[in-house]
Amino acid sequence: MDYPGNIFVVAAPSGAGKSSLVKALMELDSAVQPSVSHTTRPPRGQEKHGREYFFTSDGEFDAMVSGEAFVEWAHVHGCRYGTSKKAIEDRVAQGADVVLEIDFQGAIQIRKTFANAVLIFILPPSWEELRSRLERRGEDRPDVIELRLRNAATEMARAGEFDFVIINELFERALFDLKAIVHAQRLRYSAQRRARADTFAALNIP
Ligand SMILES: Nc1ncnc2c1ncn2[C@@H]1O[C@H](COP(=O)(O)OP(=O)(O)OP(=O)(O)O)[C@@H](O)[C@H]1O
Ligand SMILES: Nc1nc2c(ncn2[C@@H]2O[C@H](COP(=O)(O)O)[C@@H](O)[C@H]2O)c(=O)[nH]1
Repeated sequence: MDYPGNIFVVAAPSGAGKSSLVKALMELDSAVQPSVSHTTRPPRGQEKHGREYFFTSDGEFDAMVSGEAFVEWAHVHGCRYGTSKKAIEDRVAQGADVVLEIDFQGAIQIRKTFANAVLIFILPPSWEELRSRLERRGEDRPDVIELRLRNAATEMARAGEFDFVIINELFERALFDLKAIVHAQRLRYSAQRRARADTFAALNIP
């Protein structure tokens, strides 16, 4: 599917820092809007329904799956997460840039529907640092942290399928890289549109 807005997909193992980076990007760049996912995971910390996620029951999630309300969904760390069509299609059709913070399974599904989506993978600088970020964040039980670290190896093995990989060691450096990717995609996209318009004009195609 081809839309005037850009779709950026940011994936990473839990704790690598993708939410922090995406939040910082959106504070600097109001043209990038978030896609708010649905999840069956219970809220943690200060999370609010409709802001970080739409927190749904298993039954509600099932109904959305059978009603084909999702553009992608997946089982992640023992819960279900999904991007609704509503969360992205209207916005990108109106020309907005939308950022999806989803896992690698969702990223691959998004690429199949939106061939122009830009897939970005965030890596931590080391295993020790990944563990210590999850522990310092202090929002998950120890068994949940262990599960997320076990899943991280499978997730990181898929990094090569993404368009860009950013190592989030120094936060400001990683944010600079993320901004550069967004900026480059906008330039690339507007250059493609200009070239298409010039070709149409040269061929007298209305
Ligand atoms: N470059 C960095 N250096 C040190 N700490 C960082 C860095 N980036 C993020 N953090 C911290 O690491 C923790 C995990 O970050 P964050 O919550 O953004 O990860 P995440 O990838 O979104 O995880 P999840 O998928 O579980 O939501 C947070 O406490 C955050 O402040
Ligand atoms: N495939 C999808 N994955 C998603 C979606 N929303 C979030 N996620 C991923 O789940 C894990 C865990 O998130 P957390 O908030 O519980 O820490 C993380 O990798 C997210 O990127 C989604 O809509 N689809």
